[in-house]
This record gives sequence, C-alpha cells and structure tokens, in this order.
Amino acid sequence: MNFSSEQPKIIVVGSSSIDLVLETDKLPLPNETVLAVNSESYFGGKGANQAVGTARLGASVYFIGCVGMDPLGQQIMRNLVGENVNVGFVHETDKESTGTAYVTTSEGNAAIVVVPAANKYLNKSHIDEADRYFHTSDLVLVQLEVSMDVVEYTVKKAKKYGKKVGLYASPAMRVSDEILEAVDFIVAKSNELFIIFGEEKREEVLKKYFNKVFVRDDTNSTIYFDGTEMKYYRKNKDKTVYKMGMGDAFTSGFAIALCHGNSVEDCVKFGNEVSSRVSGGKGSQTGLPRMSDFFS
Ligand SMILES: OC[C@H]1O[C@H](O)[C@H](O)[C@@H]1O
Repeated sequence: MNFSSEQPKIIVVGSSSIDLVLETDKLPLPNETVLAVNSESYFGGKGANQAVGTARLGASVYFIGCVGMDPLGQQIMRNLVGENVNVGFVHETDKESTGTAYVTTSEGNAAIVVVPAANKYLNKSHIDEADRYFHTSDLVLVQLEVSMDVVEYTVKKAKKYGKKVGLYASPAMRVSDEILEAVDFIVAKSNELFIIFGEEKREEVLKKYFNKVFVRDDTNSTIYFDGTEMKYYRKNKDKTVYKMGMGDAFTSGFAIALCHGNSVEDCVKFGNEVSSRVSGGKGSQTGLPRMSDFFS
C-alpha cells in the first residue's frame, strides 16, 4: 500500500446529525417495550462521519451539508472544525431543527432510525456555491441521507469536472442507472442490493459492476468481482463496542487509498482496516483512526 505525502482533496456532500444511542439488553421486537441500560449522544450522520473519517486520514476536506439554527447544529459545527473539516459550505436553515438519529444497540448490533430534518434542506444551489472547489478536488463522496436530487446533481457536477466519485448507497433506495454508471465506486450492504440495483442476485450485481461495487456485511467482510473472479476480504474487528458507522469508515478508508493511487485490492484492504477500528469506539466517529495509527 502506498500513501504519499500529498494531501488528497475531498468534498463530502451529505448529512450530519446527533445520534442518540440507547443501549439495551436486547433489540425490541415489534410492539415490545424494553428498558435502556444506558443512553448517550454522539456526533453522526453518514456525511459528517465520512468527512471526519477522511480528514483524520490526512485529507483536506470540505463538507457540504445543512444543520438547524439550534444548539445541536452549533455542536456539529464545532466538532467538524475540531476535526479539521472545512465548514465554509455547511448551511443553516431556520425551517427545521438539526438532524438526529435514534439508535438502539444491543450486543454490538444497531437498529437506526434517522430524522433528516435540516438535512432535507440541502439544495442544488448549495452545491453550486462550492463550484470552484469541485474544480480542484480529487474525489467527491455522497451517501443517501440528503435528497436524491442533490445526490444526482453532485455526481453530475463532479463528473463534469472529471473527478472521482464514491457513493455509499445507504440508507438503501433505488439509484438511477445513470448515477450507478457515473460513479467510480459504490459501497452497499449485502442485504440491500435489490433495493439499490433492482437486482437481487449478488453475483449479477458484482459482475455487472466489476471493480466498482463493494458489498459489505456486518462481519467486516467485503466482496467484489475483479473482472475474472470473486474477491473476498475479511478483517476481524479489532474489538467490537458498537457496529455503527462501519460503512462510513470503510468508504473513508477506500477513498483515501484510492486518492493515493492504490490498487482496488489495496483500497478494499485499507477500507476494511479503517472499518475494523471504528467498531472499537462508541458511536460512529470516536473510533475513526488517524494515519499515524497505521504507520508510525
Ligand atoms: O452510518 C452510521 C450513521 O447512520 C446514521 O445516519 C447515524 O447518524 C449514524 O451515525
């Protein structure tokens, strides 16, 4: 694996939120009431997680997102600034409060309900405001917690300027064939392929999008087709506290390795490494590693 001294320039377009994490002895079944044994809040949102993930790995990062005009929005801004993420394109709306996510976690498994709130107000003109940074960026990351219109607009702008684009297709929803074709890599969960691609058979999806679709499961395994054969890589999680934010961490690691010109195989291995670390910390951002954690 090669990581040069050059600093990758990354734009992340997406959500930010405060995650309220409820620890329970078991995940509640439908119509069941359970007691929480602990409750804590953390910084989250797939966009913000990837902004922090790539910044900790040495990238110069612009995050484009939207928060509410409220104390939670201010906390998110301060956190991003503290993580060396540029917040010049994080907008505030008075129409909704800051996004939140309600997470129930038990034995490492997490069930998440996201309230997009202010994240819904991210719009195309916000993306246009950052136009000149699209020119100079190396790579753009998107996920699916802001409107599909904004995601599509972002992808098209990035491709117009010849930039690499990574899509973490979560929360799963149908993505147009045009966008699936346009992006350079797609991270998806194994049980959600039909929703995203309209095709259930994993082999079919992987073969159609070889070296491009990376399917993950919660054992921190990644599978893809390299044009000749199926490739499977697994990195045992260093220590599992919460299985939260692993897809974001994988995407961050993959993106950084790609910016440094590594092979697809090495990008996957590094993504798995980064993902294995995040599950060792509470919440989606605490355990995100720095480059010095790998090479000191
Ligand atoms: O991917 C993990 C994230 O999903 C939800 O968006 C939560 O905010 C959490 O931080």
